[in-house]
Amino acid sequence: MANQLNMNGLSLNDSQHALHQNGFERSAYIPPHLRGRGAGGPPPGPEMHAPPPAMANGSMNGSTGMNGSAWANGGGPPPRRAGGNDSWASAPSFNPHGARDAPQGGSWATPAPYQPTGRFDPTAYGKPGAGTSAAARGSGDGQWRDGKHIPGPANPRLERELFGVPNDPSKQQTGINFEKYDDIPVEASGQGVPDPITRFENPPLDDHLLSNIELAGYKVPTPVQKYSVPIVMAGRDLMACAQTGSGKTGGFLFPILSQGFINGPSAPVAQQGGFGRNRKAYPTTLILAPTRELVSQIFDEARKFAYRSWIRPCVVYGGADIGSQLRQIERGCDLLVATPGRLVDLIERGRISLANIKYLVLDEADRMLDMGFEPQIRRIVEGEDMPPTAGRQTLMFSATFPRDIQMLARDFLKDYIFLSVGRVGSTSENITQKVEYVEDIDKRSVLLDILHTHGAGLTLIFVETKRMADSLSDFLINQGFPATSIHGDRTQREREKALEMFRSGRYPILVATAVAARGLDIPNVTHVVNYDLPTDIDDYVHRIGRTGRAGNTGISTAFFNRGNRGVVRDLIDLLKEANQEVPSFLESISREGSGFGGGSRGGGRSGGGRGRGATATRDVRSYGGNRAPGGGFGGGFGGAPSGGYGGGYGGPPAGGYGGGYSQGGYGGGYGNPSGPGGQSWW
Ligand SMILES: Nc1ncnc2c1ncn2[C@@H]1O[C@H](COP(=O)(O)OP(=O)(O)OP(=O)(O)O)[C@@H](O)[C@H]1O
Repeated sequence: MANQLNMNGLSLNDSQHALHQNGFERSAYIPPHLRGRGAGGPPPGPEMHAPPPAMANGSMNGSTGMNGSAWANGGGPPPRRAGGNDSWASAPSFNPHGARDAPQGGSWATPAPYQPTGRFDPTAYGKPGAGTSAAARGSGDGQWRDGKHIPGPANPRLERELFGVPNDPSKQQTGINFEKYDDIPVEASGQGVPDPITRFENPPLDDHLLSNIELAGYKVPTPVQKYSVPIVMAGRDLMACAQTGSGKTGGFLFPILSQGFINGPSAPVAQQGGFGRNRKAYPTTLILAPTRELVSQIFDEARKFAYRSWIRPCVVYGGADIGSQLRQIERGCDLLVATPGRLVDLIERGRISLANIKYLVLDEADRMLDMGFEPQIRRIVEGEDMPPTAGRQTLMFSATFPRDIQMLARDFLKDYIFLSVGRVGSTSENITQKVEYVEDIDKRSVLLDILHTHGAGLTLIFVETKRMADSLSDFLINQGFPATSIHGDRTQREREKALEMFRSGRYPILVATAVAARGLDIPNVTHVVNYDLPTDIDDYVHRIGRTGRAGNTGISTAFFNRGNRGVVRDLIDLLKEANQEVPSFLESISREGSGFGGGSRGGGRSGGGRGRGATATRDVRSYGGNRAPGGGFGGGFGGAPSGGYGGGYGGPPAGGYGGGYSQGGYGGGYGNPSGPGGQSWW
């Protein structure tokens, strides 16, 4: 489809939709309401050779067709590992939940090398039944037996717990603007981008997954899902950026689970040790996310879509009893959702091996870097026994992708497709954004006014520090408001309790630090208040994204004063882009001078080079700027170490980023400089 549109010479923005920049093809989706407004530019270039998905018996790529199967290698034999004894074909009975009866030696499924023909064969996802033939126990009581997926029996109690009842207020219902997601321009760059799907259907998706999607009440895929499903099922790596609340979790879970249901468990790799009970787990999928709350949420989603299947999801995170997590893993662990710190701990204890990983997902990867997790992530991905990039599929998802994360992608991903739904880092138009000028001293009373007038629904209030979270929630409670708080100094139990109380509406006001900014999907959050604005616009994007999810509408109010000058330009840009009102005081403050003082914490992030200027608005590979060491992406986005805004944003789109990006890190005074083990301010 994208191709056909291009052939009509339509373009929203020539620079964004130019094909073959630096050898990259771009597939540009143009929303229906914008079609026909030809920009008059030249036709954007050669066709992309992507046949429609309904290709019968098509071979994607002849003998080297893309075999997207990673759960099992449905195609030819995988490469032998050095010193390995067993080949794929000779793998004896396989238990996907661990090492118990595993063979010595062995091999892992490696997708056939990608050939950039651009052809997409929906029949090449893998051969149903190609997985190993042994029976396998599964979480949802399903089994993989004799090359077939045998779903377990329905469990009405579990079904209610996972999927809720019709119109269940504890589950996110789609809102009136759900269809409007289709109006958001989509851009997919990289080589051989497969055509998007338009419906949840078989092919390409597996019937069992479809039945779980139906139970979840999803009718049509969101744009990120439309694209990510065929991309991932074709065996490709992916960096996907889509607005908050637009279904990124399904974007990675659907294709991964579907492949698993179609292909069954993959062969195990060599197991260490030999005698006695091997209690090490060998998950096939690893999903890393920054916070405990987020991994729990992803785990719940995985349980939903893996319901009754052979795939058993598990979750591990710090701050919770490790014993129960270990017992959970021992019962079988095919899909593991983890925070990086706890995962390293379990690897060190010898309880998890990554040797069998076929899918690696980094959700909110930019936040994980902010939190100082890069050493742990690099260790997990590069320093343990995880297959190299060629032996696994790697997916990164976020609503924002600062440039340093795209740099990390160079190390972790291979020949990946960069997908952006809307501009990278943009906000959903489902959120009505208000900015009010409020001096610090007046914030409490303005907040009370807002809370008195705010109607039904949950209100999430963001502050910058843990101390402020406590003092503001105490203040609200003293004023008679049912408030609670969540921040990094509260115990895991307290955090979970606070979220539960908020979610259930018993305490409809939650005062939070940035710990709650990312990913949390809580139905009926109708208002987000940025009592303290963050110093980085990406954080603002994620915070307000706790409302206006799944096509619902929401309101965001930000308290702004001169202490927030550091984000004024980014904020104005963001508001304009999302068709929001820009108050005149913002414009005048932005004109007051360009040497912004940064934010409230010693210059905040602007000093470290991760302000808006560091947010790549699209695939950095397609910029003209070179990526050679010492060259790179500067153009002035870094800013002076003292916290100034630097010389402005990036370089001209066509000209690349010029020189000047220092490798001087991304944090500045932001985040958790001492690493995840140290003290964080949130
Ligand atoms: N195809 C769909 N149809 C209906 N609802 C959907 C669909 N896909 C996802 N949702 C719902 O939309 C909500 C938001 O999805 P999700 O949490 O995956 O968003 P996200 O893009 O990851 O957001 P964030 O950037 O904040 O992490 C969830 O409640 C999810 O159940």
